[in-house]
Parts: sequence; structure tokens; C-alpha cells
Amino acid sequence: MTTTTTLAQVYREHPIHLRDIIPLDFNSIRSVPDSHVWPISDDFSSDHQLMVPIIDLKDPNAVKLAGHACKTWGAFQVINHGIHLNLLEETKMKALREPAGATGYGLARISPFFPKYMWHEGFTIMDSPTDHARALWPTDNARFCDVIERYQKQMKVLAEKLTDLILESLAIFREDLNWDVGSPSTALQLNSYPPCPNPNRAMGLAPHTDTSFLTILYQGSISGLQIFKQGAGWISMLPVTGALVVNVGDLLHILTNARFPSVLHRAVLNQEGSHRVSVAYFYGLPIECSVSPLLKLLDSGENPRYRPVTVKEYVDIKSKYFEEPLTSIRI
Ligand SMILES: C=C1C[C@]23C[C@@]1(O)CC[C@H]2[C@@]12CCC[C@@](C)(C(=O)O1)[C@H]2[C@@H]3C(=O)O
Ligand SMILES: O=C(O)CCC(=O)C(=O)O
Ligand SMILES: [Fe+2]
Repeated sequence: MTTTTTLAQVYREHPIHLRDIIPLDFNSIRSVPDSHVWPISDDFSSDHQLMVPIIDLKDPNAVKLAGHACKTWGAFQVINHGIHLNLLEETKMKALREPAGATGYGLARISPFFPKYMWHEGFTIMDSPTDHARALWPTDNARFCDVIERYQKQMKVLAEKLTDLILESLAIFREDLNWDVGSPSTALQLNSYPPCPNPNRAMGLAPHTDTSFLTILYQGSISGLQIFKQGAGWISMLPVTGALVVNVGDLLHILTNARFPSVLHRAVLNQEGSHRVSVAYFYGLPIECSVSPLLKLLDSGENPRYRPVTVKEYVDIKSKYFEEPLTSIRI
């Protein structure tokens, strides 16, 4: 019998022991404890002159615009994506139910790589939500599971649509790829950023790139997401009603031989004291799939920058060496 490894199994090999306990009661805390005070390296402000592109999926030029946005920003916002705002709002409300410390809840996986804690709690769902939900709410989990499952299904459809759009912008066909080795590895992350007594000294989610092929993020109407643009610095991804944020992840970056930057991003805290929540859907390639720069995309004389790596191997590398995981697969 052949057994397929899942993303969840790969992460099980990289447990976050020590620091997996949420040390704060975010609801009652009145000042930021030293464990959560971040150095003031910048003031979390952003250059508001620059606006991350918004792409209308009904626009006949959507392919070209998406390709351009991926290349120049590594991110864009998408509207007319076909997902009803009701479902997005419903998922957001569910994210607010947070009995801290239960299965599925915890610190962001990147936490052990930073000396300070983040002002953040996350709930990660891989595959079916039912096990976690039953543990949390033994008699009252049907609505939670229903909304999460509908969200996962619709996100998968949208992620596939966006993948096709992006591949088309590169003049690549699915047949050029070796993705038939299993199903895409996906995960849903419910992020919670409670009101912070001193938002300028704490960090919501530290700067990182996503390990995914692409990430679709719902951020509601409260700002906090910032992306780093070479030459411009940190730029706020200002919320647009009904829009979803699309980020280029590490796997798409590798596939395009760095033509599309895997966008560095972070979440800063709300100055007005609102509780911000966001929902990230990570769309990855099958875990056994080998990813390498597509030769078809290379200009004459251009060499592949990265060696082939399976998704499993890359997740392993990133779990061990958060800093510069891409450098370790450079040719
Ligand atoms: C599939 C995944 C991507 C993620 C690790 C995870 O297993 C589920 C949580 C994801 C998340 C969300 C917050 C930021 C991030 C870097 C982290 O620490 O956990 C991402 C991970 C990632 O993209 O590597
Ligand atoms: O909450 C946000 O705006 C960012 C979340 C994020 O980057 C993530 O979940 O990977
Ligand atoms: Fe992210």
C-alpha cells in the first residue's frame, strides 16, 4: 500500500515545543510585558502614496495585470472573485471564538525564530476541521465545521482560478508542470490580533514570506497588513471592501526563477485599539511534487537560481532555517 505524506505530517516532524504555550491573557492585559516588547527599528508607518494593485477578475486584461502585479509587487488585491462577503464575514466571526491553548490554537510557526513574542494568536486548520472542532466544542461544532468547510472549498476553487491566471500570464500550461503527484497541500489560518495597550512597541506578525504557492488573505476592514517593496519600504495593504489579498509564496517564486518575488510581509497592530482578525488560505503544491525554475521561463543565458526541491523538503528546510531558506537551495 502506498501512503501519501500530508503537509500536516511534515509539520508534525517540526514541533514547536517550549514556546507553544500562549503566555498572556490578551483580554485583560493593561500594558505590554517585556516578553512582547519589540525594538523600535521603525515606527510601523508606511508610505501611503503607493497603492498595491487591485485586479478585477472580470477585467479582460486580468491575466496581464496579474502577471505584472506578481512581478512588480509579489502581491495584489482581487475583486469580483465570486466569494460572497457573507461567508468571509461568517468565517471571521468564527475566528473570534478562541479558547486559548486548545488544539489548533497557538503561536505562529515562525515564533521560535524571534526573540520576542508576537501580539497574536492563531488557529491552524489542515484538512478537515472536525477533530479540532469536536475537541473545542463537543456538542456544538456543526456550524463551525460547516462554515470552515464551505470556506475551504470556495478558496480552493479561487486558488485554482488564480493559479491558471498566473500561469497564463507566464504562457505556461499545466502540462508543463509535474503537479499530478497528489493533491495540493493547503491550510487555513485564523489570525487574531487583540487590542494592544502600546501598538507601537509590539508586533502583530513578524516579517515573513509564505511557504505556499500563493496565499489568499481576507483581512476585513481593519488595516494592519504591510508588504515590503524593494526601494520603497513597508507599504500598507489598505483594506478594500470585499477584496481579497493575493500573495506570491516561496514555491511560485522558485518556479519563476525569482521573476516573481515571494513577498515579505508583516502585520502591525491597530492604533485605534480594535481587535483585528484575518483568515489566510495557503495554497501549496502536492507534498511530493518537485519544484524548480521552469526552463521555459529562462531567458537565453539565464541560469536556474534554485536546485529542484520537493515541497516536503522545502517545508523541512524552512522549519529549520527560517532565515534565508531560499539561499540554502541556491545553485
Ligand atoms: C501551511 C502553513 C503555512 C504556515 C505554516 C502552516 O503550516 C500553517 C500556518 C502558516 C503560518 C501562518 C502565519 C505565518 C506563517 C509564516 C506561520 O508561522 O504560520 C505561516 C506558515 C508559512 O507560510 O510557512
Ligand atoms: O493578518 C494579516 O494581515 C497577515 C497574515 C499572514 O501573513 C499569514 O497568515 O501568513
Ligand atoms: Fe503571511
